[in-house]
Amino acid sequence: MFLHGTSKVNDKGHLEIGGVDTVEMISEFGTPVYVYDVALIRERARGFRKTFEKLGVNSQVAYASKAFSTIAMIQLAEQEGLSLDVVSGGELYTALCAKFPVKRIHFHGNNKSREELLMALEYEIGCIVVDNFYELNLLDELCKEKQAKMDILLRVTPGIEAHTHDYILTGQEDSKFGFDLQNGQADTAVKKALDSENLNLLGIHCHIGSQIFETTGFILAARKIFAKLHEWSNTYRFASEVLNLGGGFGIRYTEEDAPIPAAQYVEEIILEVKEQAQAFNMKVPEIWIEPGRSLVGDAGTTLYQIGSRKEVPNVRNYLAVDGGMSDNIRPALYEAKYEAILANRPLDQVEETVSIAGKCCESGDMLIWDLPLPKAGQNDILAVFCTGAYGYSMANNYNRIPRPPVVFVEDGQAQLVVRRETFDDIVHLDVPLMEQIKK
Ligand SMILES: Cc1ncc(COP(=O)(O)O)c(C=O)c1O
Ligand SMILES: N[C@@H](CCCC[NH3+])C(=O)O
Repeated sequence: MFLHGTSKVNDKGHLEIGGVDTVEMISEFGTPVYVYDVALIRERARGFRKTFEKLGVNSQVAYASKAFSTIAMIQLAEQEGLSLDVVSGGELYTALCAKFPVKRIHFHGNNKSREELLMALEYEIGCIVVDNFYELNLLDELCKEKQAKMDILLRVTPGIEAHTHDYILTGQEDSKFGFDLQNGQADTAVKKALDSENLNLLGIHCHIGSQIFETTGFILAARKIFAKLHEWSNTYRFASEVLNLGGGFGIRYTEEDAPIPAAQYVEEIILEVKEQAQAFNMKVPEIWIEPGRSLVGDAGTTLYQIGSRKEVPNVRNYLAVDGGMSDNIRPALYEAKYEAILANRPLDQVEETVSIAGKCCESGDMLIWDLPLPKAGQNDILAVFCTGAYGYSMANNYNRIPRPPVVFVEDGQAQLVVRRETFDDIVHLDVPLMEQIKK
């Protein structure tokens, strides 16, 4: 069976996570519900940090909060000594509500608004990762207006096609993100940043994509960046204090996925950076990384109640659950694959192959195709594994379905960290028609 972290089958023959019986848990929290194995998140965070410590490199491991941004998760990131990557005013606001140390917040995004940049300046966050010339000019202007100085990184696109789904590729030349490293844009951006009295160019950032299984892309990116750093140290006397190589480390969603261990990604990246620095006779910069999925992905499990069943003779059997693309859009968006079991009787014999449908009014709302399961029905709970990254954070109210709650489990304790949305929550932003336009 495909179990992660503290997940196991307990004496009652139920799936247990973090010492909490998932079947008992749903009588308190209902379904669907996202359950997070806190010990596993801690283990992943410590794994990244320890690897840097072992190799004696100054570093920041910034949790990419887009993967799962809630106050409790950000507090957990803080407890584990992580830094934080945010990409919008909303994510920054969540971090501020969590009282995350502002100097360890890095602000990303390819179209930050004036208001978002002002917010970053007002709260004096650690740094802004500048993505384009529009932002470079705007930030310079705002800093001048506010008489503030801001540390920045410049995001570059190194022209690398990592092997992953097209929609989650970001390092290739034809990308909406970053300054192109090859065509002179990055050179101009470095010059402009260095010329600005309001900006302090700390270093360079690049992120080549997500759910990547090899280190080749990261290594190629580091090499291309070092060649440029060497050039810029000659032409502009610029020495990059920081090199941020982004996130994107792949995880094991199904038995077929074979990512390398997180520590190995980091070790290989560090060794390459050290080698490049030595080759160009440069100081080894601080190395920053931004894992999202690899910190929280396999720590998340979604529990659903099974409902209707439809049999299409000689074609397939559908089992529908009480959630779907509203709480996990990844299968519909990226054809993402997941594994699942029955939480209430995980050890029962497999009897059939079924396809798991969501409840949204959309044929594409399928969570898993062709899943081997015991014969299941209305009294069963389906546990879908590895939903911790980009599940809750990409959840939506399609068909006005309320978003599920989030529960953290650790050492036998379950804590609600996001409550279930209610129908009232769903309509509370609606404004009824004005009297005069009522017919
Ligand atoms: C700039 C940046 N950093 C970090 C991440 C986190 O990626 P992942 O969740 O794959 O680690 C992303 C998302 O792809 C990103 O765009
Ligand atoms: N949301 C994507 C990853 C994109 C990450 C953000 N750049 C996923 O679920 O895989």
